[in-house]
Amino acid sequence: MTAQILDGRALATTIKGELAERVAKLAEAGIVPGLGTVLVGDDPGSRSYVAGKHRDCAQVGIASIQVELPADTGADELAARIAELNADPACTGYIVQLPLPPQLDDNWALGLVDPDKDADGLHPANLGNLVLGVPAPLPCTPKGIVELLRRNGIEIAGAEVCIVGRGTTVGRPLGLLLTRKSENATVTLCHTGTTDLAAHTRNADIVIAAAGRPGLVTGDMIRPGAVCVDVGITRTDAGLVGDLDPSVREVAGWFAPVPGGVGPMTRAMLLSNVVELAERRLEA
Ligand SMILES: Nc1nc(=O)c2c([nH]1)NC[C@@H]1CN(c3ccc(C(=O)N[C@@H](CCC(=O)O)C(=O)O)cc3)C=[N+]21
Repeated sequence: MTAQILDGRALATTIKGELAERVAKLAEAGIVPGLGTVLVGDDPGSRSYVAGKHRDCAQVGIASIQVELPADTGADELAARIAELNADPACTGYIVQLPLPPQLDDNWALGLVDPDKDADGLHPANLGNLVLGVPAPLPCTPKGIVELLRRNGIEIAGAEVCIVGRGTTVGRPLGLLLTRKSENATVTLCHTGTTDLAAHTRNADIVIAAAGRPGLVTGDMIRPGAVCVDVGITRTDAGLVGDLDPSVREVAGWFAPVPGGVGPMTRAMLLSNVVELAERRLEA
């Protein structure tokens, strides 16, 4: 068997078309959504992600506000720039690109973002809202994964889902999302301390690998026909490598690849969060 592809690029294009219509409606009411990005330092990977986000914005009709700071930026300077975005009426939502350089603490910076402008859904209050079941911006990658499964007709309710990875941006919030009543999956959250990873992945209808370890999950660890979603992205000389070994494709029923799977969906969900935050102004 060769897996059917979960095409995140194609779906992201469809979703961007839907968002462009919602942005046009907002424009009729005099509201132009604006996405801000804060990039500290000049990591080439981060720089290219941020550039991609602004290209997406242009396609959908969202305004861009780009803040770029040198790698040696101190805490006071970063806090001041974040306060400016919190106060800027043109900025509907924004993100602080992670990871920050070592002198700046990621969690400290996330806590400074106005929770009502939190396009990443990573402010502690919004992660708390996710635990409580209170509507709030959702973390982009978990939201994108659920959307990728849903819109390809994959049954989530009742599924046994094995998540590999407990990070704050993907694994942990994804577990919270999938176990809500509205998703109703049963989740096993595995990590580097899991004793017998293969026993858990083999038992799953859906395996989602987000550990950032190239080739961690191999075909012999997958139940034939299972849905396999790759989230890990590691840059090598040979290009981008995911957490799912190529042998998984021979066993899986569905396969979300790196690149072209979850990455483009993450970007689309960032836009979706910004549009949702702008629509709140319409209702207010
Ligand atoms: N505050 C914050 N929010 C984030 O959402 C965030 C972040 N920091 N820091 C870094 C990670 C990583 N991330 C990606 C988004 C899209 C692709 C993506 O579109 N990838 C393409 C390939 C792009 C390429 O070739 O590099 C794909 O998978 O097809 C990848 C990675 C968002 N992140």
